[in-house]
Amino acid sequence: MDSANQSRDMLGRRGLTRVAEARTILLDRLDNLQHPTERISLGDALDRVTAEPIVAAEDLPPAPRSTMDGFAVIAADTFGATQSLPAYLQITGEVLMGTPPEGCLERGSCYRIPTGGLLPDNADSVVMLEHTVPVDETMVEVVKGIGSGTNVIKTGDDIRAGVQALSAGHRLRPSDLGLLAGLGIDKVVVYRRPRIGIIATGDEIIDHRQPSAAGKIRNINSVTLAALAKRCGATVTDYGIVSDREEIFFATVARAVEETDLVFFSGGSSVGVRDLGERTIERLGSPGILVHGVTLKPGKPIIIGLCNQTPVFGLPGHPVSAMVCFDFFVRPAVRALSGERAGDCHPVPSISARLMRSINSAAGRLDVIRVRLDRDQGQWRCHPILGRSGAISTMSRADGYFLINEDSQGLAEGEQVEVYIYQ
Ligand SMILES: Nc1nc2c(c(=O)[nH]1)N[C@H]1C(S)=C(S)[C@@H](COP(=O)(O)OP(=O)(O)OC[C@H]3O[C@@H](n4cnc5c(N)ncnc54)[C@H](O)[C@@H]3O)O[C@H]1N2
Ligand code: MOO
Repeated sequence: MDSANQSRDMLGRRGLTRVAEARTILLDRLDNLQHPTERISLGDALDRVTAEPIVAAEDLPPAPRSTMDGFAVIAADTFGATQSLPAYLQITGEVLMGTPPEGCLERGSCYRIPTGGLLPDNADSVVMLEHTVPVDETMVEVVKGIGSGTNVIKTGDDIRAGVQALSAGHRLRPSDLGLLAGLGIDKVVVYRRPRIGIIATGDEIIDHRQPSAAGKIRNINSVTLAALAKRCGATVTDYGIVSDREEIFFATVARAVEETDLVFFSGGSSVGVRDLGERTIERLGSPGILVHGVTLKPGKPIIIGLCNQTPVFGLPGHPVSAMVCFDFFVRPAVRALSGERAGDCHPVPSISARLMRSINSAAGRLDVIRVRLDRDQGQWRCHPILGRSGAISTMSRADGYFLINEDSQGLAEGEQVEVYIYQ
């Protein structure tokens, strides 16, 4: 099915789809999928995505507290106080941590209070210890006048009861877990982690624990791609290295589609075995192939398909190309399957850096240029790492990458580029 409206040439080959368009075609299809949810404890909730809004059931803090060590006072008793004309206050009580203060503050008196202590009734502010001089056990001089509310966090100042603390579709960060803990919430309803099935193909591929042998190369892709998938919160099932004999390959991809939420195989996406990858996706269910071939380098021969609600990707065999395709297409799809709101996706951190050598690019393709970063006189500099898309060490050496757009023919030494950082 030519659902991506990709035209074919006289030999039946499809044209390349621009990267942004390919991503839109994919993500539009994933927009309305239903995601299963589960209820889990805060301790397990880091990086999970909320499936419903969370509303504060109580004020935080639930009562006014001091933000300084000092004396709880009625601010009006300190008005106009200075070093030369201090206010004298009677110490009539002490606030102890963890217990509500006893009694209530009278005009002209104060309570000792620690940072975090609950304000006694009638007190409206706290004088820092540093702005007082002890007279004796029962009296203190206040040498600086303060306004009402000084050094106090009021009831609900942090968050008020009834206010939405977190929206649905939000990936929970450490700070969010802290907010929920502060509100006394332990159980959260989150989307289930997407399950990803990974398949490697190619007669030359052997397990990385095998000794080297003539004509064989070790399976790099399943390891790097599984790690990338785990980084975006998925659970991974490795279906191993599968023969590209059609019935064996088809049966394995079919099982992965049955058992997981997103499947990718690497290798076999280019001309050599292209038909096998294409045929497999088409046989597995509708709508089948969405895109085959994008204006991306490396990563051009990617196949993007959808088989009865399950995205299936044929990633290029070259390890760098497979990783780049993961960044551009698989990760956004995993995020969509995680239930994360599109606008809420964590942007890849990036920095501006000075390009240290000119790079040419063919118009019509989006080039992903790996770089090493260093600093010179407080400025970031980036050094392109040249190497083939089969060389995994180029990725391992890279701190990040920058892009040369489809409409550009290259960038000159000295230009500023935006470098996206590899984690
Ligand atoms: N005539 C053409 N040849 C190729 C084209 C083209 O347009 N015309 N495209 C090239 C590009 S670009 C890429 S990328 C590759 C994509 O190849 P495939 O996706 O079909 O993958 P293979 O041919 O099976 O493998 C390519 C390369 O990667 C190695 N490989 C495969 N799987 C793994 C793995 N799991 N771990 C490590 N390395 C792996 C494989 O041994 C090959 O060396 O095609 C170009 N050719
Ligand atoms: O696009 Mo291939 O993916 O350059 O190496």
